[in-house]
Amino acid sequence: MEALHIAPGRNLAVKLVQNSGVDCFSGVRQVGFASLLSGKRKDRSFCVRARSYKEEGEIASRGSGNAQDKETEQGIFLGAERDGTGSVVGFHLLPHSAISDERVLETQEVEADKLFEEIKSSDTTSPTTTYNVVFVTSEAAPYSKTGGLGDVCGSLPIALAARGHRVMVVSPRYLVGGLSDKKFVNAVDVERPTKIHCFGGVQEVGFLHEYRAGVDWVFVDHPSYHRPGTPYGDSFGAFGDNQFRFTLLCHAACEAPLVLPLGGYTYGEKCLFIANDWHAGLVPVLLAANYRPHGVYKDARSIIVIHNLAHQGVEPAVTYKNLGLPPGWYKALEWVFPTWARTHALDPGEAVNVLKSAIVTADRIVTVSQGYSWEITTPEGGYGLQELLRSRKSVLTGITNGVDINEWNPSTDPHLPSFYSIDDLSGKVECKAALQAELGLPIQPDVPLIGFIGRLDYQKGVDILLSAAPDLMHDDVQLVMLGSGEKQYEDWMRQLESTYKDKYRGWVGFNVPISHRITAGCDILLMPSRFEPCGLNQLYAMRYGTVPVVHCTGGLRDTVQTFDPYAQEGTGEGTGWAFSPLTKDSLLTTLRIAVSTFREHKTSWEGLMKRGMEKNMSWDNAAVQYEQVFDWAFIDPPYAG
Ligand SMILES: Nc1ncnc2c1ncn2[C@@H]1O[C@H](COP(=O)(O)OP(=O)(O)O[C@H]2O[C@H](CO)[C@@H](O)[C@H](O)[C@H]2O)[C@@H](O)[C@H]1O
Repeated sequence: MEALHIAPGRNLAVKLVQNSGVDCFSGVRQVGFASLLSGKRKDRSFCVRARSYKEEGEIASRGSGNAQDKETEQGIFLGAERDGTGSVVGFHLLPHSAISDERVLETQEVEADKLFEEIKSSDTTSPTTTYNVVFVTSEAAPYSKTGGLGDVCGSLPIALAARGHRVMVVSPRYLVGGLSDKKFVNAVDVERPTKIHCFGGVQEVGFLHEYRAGVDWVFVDHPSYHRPGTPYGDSFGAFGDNQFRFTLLCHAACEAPLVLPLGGYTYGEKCLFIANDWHAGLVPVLLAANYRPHGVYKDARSIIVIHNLAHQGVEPAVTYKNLGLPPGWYKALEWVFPTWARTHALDPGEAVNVLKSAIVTADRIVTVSQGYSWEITTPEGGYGLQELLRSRKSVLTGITNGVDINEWNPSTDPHLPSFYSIDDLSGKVECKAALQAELGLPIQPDVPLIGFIGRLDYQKGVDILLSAAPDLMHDDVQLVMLGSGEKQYEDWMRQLESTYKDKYRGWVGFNVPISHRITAGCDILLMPSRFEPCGLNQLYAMRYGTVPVVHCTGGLRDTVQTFDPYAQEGTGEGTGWAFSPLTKDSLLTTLRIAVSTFREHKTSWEGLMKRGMEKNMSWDNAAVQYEQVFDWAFIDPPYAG
């Protein structure tokens, strides 16, 4: 039997496969289509484009810095990083997860309750029908978050619950052996251990439960969720047994409404599953293949929400027998790689594709913006699934994500040194000065401060930004980047910082407080994403009066309107700039237009800021649109195969 290529400490997958007597395959990592389409042909097994692999709060080690840390009023630890001669060469934030988890969690809990109460008491018409809704997700903030999926699955359920639906969120209980494990401290064991048949054996999972902000948060417990790293991997890369871990999650989520007496009652069979991204993609097919033929979940429906089509959960075809599905359902997952993407001449290119199975078997499909719902039906944005998606266009809807308006509120944000609002922007000036001071940049109110926050990968167009940076550094601007991801980009950021000490700061790591302070303290937020299903940072930026400059794609195109100074009888309209094509030159040209508007047209700039801040981005809007999709899902009979 061929050995699995996995890092030390990942014995579980090996054992499982060995025990099952199933053929092994070389590498069980998630296959990402982004890299295939980017023209970088790699060994499929190791062509990984999962989310950031960095630990929350990871800090770039940058030489022999001796950080002097101090706690600010907001409880944020920060210090200048100095070289051997004592010169400031960077800034250094202690891991947020190591020092302020409890405080942040408390704040988030209060905010979640506020969101629930606010939506409940808002005068938006209540839904005519309420549903039992079961979210299935690999991450849900504040319990787990590596990106926008966590934000959405931490907020949308609360908004739906506030509108009268009974809502459960099923996600793994990740224990990493650090302080962040405390996030699960209020979750109580429901004492309903459940056996799951998959990967050639029987696995027992437990369920923990916390009722918070009107939502039943259910955490699936299994040893494979207990290890250091992010939900998807660690410094060695993606975990080798991710397919196993998320197969377990899907099976457990299908059992949860039947077996968990939450608040005394189970959710029962008539419920609506909302499966998010490929990690939850087996849910619709499990309902159709394992339950409905036995008369269970006849009245249930499922929706697959696509947050990012580039990640599809593709594995060698041999994996099929591990998924706990009857043999007759292979076709739903069948996936054949195009000839050019095969590893050698005899490779038949046969694989299983979990997201594809969800697109085939779910009752409705939602993507996170209207623009993206069209893009995924084109060869450029469809990542090989465009024809299938076109064939299901009648059940495909785009709904733009909302913003948790309590967590992202510049007049109450506990991470900020000063508060501000649309009526009094003076606090924003203070936030900028404080950010410049924290970063060790010259405190210059008139110099535009440009920010970038996000995963350092192909999707986010970091390479374009980094290649434009040296040109940009000739201008009188400052640039700060916060992100983690591919090492080449992290190194590139460090290099830029050492070259342009007075103008550039690159923060390698995942840090929520600093992301809030960059959003508030910058004048411009740059998002040169190659594709962007929705994008949340541009929404946060507009709420904070920070003007977005974005590549005109997907959700960015839908949410950022390019400034037109002549509209509205000369008072202007628009909330930022959406540029195209995505090249270094067009990025620089647009950025320079934005910078000259900032410098020379103060009134226009204030108009841009205020129009962004006025936008209604609440989750309540999105929740109402989701309800419409729920109604539609229940009009048609469920998928039966
Ligand atoms: N280094 C860092 N430190 C702290 N915070 C960081 C960070 N890097 C990123 N974040 C945070 O993570 C979130 C990222 O959200 P995005 O929507 O921009 O992208 P993502 O690609 O993860 O999500 C996918 O799903 C979401 C949700 O549907 C879609 O909006 C999006 O287009 C799609 O790619 C934001 O809250 C951001 O502030």
